[in-house]
Amino acid sequence: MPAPAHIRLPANGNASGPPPKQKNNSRLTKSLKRKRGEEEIAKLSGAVAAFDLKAASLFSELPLTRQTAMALDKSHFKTLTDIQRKAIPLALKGRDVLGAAKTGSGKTLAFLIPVLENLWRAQWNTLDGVGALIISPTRELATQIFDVLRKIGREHTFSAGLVIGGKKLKEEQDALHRMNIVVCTPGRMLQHMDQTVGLNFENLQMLVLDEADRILDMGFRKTLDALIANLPKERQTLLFSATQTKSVSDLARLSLKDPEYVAVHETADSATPAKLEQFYMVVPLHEKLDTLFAFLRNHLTAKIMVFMSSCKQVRYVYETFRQLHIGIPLLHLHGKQKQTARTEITAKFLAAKNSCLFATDVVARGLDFPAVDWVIQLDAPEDPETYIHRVGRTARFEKTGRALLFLCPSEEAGITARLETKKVPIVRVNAKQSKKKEIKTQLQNLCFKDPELKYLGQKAFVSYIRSISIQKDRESFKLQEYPLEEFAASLGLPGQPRIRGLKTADLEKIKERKNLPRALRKLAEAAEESDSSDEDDEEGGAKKKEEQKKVRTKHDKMVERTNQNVLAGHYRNLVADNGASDDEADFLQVKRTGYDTSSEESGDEESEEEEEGEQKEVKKIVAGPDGKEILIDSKRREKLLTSKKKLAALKSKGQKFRFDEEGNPHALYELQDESAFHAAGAPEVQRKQFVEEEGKKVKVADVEDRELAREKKRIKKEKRKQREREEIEGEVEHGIQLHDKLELPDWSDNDQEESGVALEEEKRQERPSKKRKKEKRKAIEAEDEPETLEDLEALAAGLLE
Ligand SMILES: Nc1ncnc2c1ncn2[C@@H]1O[C@H](COP(=O)(O)OP(=O)(O)OP(=O)(O)O)[C@@H](O)[C@H]1O
Repeated sequence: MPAPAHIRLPANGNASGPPPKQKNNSRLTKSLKRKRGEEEIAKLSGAVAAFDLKAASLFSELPLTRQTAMALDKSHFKTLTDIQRKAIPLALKGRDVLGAAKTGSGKTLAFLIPVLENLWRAQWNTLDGVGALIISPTRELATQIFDVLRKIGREHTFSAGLVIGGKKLKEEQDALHRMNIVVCTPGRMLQHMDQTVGLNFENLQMLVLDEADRILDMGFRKTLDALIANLPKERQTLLFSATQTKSVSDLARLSLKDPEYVAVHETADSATPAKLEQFYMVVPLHEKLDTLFAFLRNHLTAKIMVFMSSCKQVRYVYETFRQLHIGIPLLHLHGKQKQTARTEITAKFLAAKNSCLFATDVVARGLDFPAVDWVIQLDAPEDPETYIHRVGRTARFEKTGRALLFLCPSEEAGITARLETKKVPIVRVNAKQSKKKEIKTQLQNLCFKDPELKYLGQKAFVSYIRSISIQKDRESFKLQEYPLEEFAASLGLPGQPRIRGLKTADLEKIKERKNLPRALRKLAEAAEESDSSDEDDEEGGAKKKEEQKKVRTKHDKMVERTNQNVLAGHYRNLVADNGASDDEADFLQVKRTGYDTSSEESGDEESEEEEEGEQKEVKKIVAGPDGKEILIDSKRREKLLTSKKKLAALKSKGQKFRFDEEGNPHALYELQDESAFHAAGAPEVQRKQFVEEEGKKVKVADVEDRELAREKKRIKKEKRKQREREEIEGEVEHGIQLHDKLELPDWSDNDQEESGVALEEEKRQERPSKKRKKEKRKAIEAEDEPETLEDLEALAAGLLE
């Protein structure tokens, strides 16, 4: 069950609800109560001040309020762990504490108990506002802390809230005004400080940073500094982590006052839990998935966490392995999922008995999943600290657990050496070859059937390469040592995706931007832009802007668009998640194959059409003219592919051959065998001979050609004459036919004659004008010569008509 974002912890030991209202609230009772309360506080404060720091080993021996003691008892917390024994008394006395202890050693209670106790002794109530701010690097961890707070604070009357984003800002804003204890992630809290009217922390008593080294690192630097600027300097600060920072500059940022460094396991043999068995395996990059698959197949009843370096890898492995039906329930978790999905998956894995969770480092720190048997690190961690936190998800609080790290051959020396210096006892093991199973072909089939999956695979490939390229540990992670072609093939991809922009990748900047809440991420980008132009003079600023504009090429646009549309439905949800921008697309992209690439290089007009087609989803894949796969994701492309003419333009031009007598093909210009050429005589002589022979051939051919031409001319003439003859005959026939066709009524002979003349006239009009003129002339000549004056007059009248 996800925790509500805002709770009011019930009062006075009444766990089932708020305390019953007193009907008879006389002044006397009130003052008596106040007096008793003051007495209780004074007594407890005295006990805390007098408390011997090394005295307690049980919670019951600590100077705690009745409420806290009762809740601890109900939660079956009896004995203090080392860190709790040392850190709680100091924190109760109001000291700043830097707490360092192994993973799963109970650090959460070490800061939550003092928070409740110190606020209670300060008689904190709703009107006092936020008294304690607890910051965690991830939403999941913040939620877990909040759950523990609900458990051990249930007898108190404080109002507590969870501020991690993933829900409407307004809801959180309303609740924030009533909160005494706030558990939050840095980005979201900063957003509230900027946007929630009337929110002030001037009364803040305690600031707690869980996973302090992570919150203080570069990724959160700007956000944390902005947060701290809003907090009063006079406060108590508690920092906890399994890998605590001792950096003076980091601590200076927090203005700690004489902090007490409590590092309970510093003198221990190992930095990791005693009951944790740790192994590593040297696996070539392109065999990692096969090995992981085989491992899971052999551990179907275990609870396993598999860490990878990017969201895209997590998604790709999850989506493909799911379809390979391994036989163990699979889950996946990464920072680009919606909050509801993240909460749901976390709850599922918490409750699962056997399951495999593919995850990024979003769950590497602090999360307390019960009974995890194995932690697998498919991708090597960026540093020993990350390794320690990842493996710390198993073997928690005196339980056993096992961890397996996959190392590429080029990573082995560097990483094992670094782990050794950090006191991590790790043993090399080898995978049983007999158990290995190659899944490349299956992945290829999946990618072939499903273009979205293939695209996801390409993105996973790019993300992995990017993660290697931005590693700080350049000795262990040498990009040139990885077999990229084979790796792409092992993911089932038809070829190695092209990658651009590796050199521009900046780890710190990426982390910093990633850690900002989505809304602020955009603001930060805009601010960065304006900052940089402020520094320049006007011309320089304009130039810079121009450059920034140029950086986003058509190709970039296309890939961005593809992110939204190529991954349809289910996959698009995974990618687009909450409108999150794809950070990686800023500096690394997959170069699509086939038609995509050519369209990217085409003119502006085409690009505009592409843009128009933005909302269209993937339709199908067809075989292109060269047998290449072509993805049809827009109407324009589909149209293009149905036009034979345009397709012909895409086709290769082909090759011309000459066929000999036997029907064997030869290239048009085939070179003669060199030795035979020399044997035939001097080249100049051969040339002359060749010219002579060819000249004779030309003459003969010329005579033949002329004869042919003459013959053609004759045939043509013959044909023309024949046509003319036929025409004349046809005209006569035509006239008869027309005449025959008429259905003549039984009129007088005269009439018949008239109609015959009329028809003749009609027929004439149909003839070509030249012919008609000729006939007219003939007709006039054929007329009888006028003999009389009447005849002459009649002729003239006829001519005038
Ligand atoms: N005194 C105690 N008695 C029994 N169980 C305890 C005690 N303190 C803590 N635990 C249990 O130990 C487990 C680990 O505690 P917690 O999550 O606080 O460890 P952590 O030191 O914060 O680990 P990480 O470094 O991974 O964040 C939890 O399940 C918690 O309930």
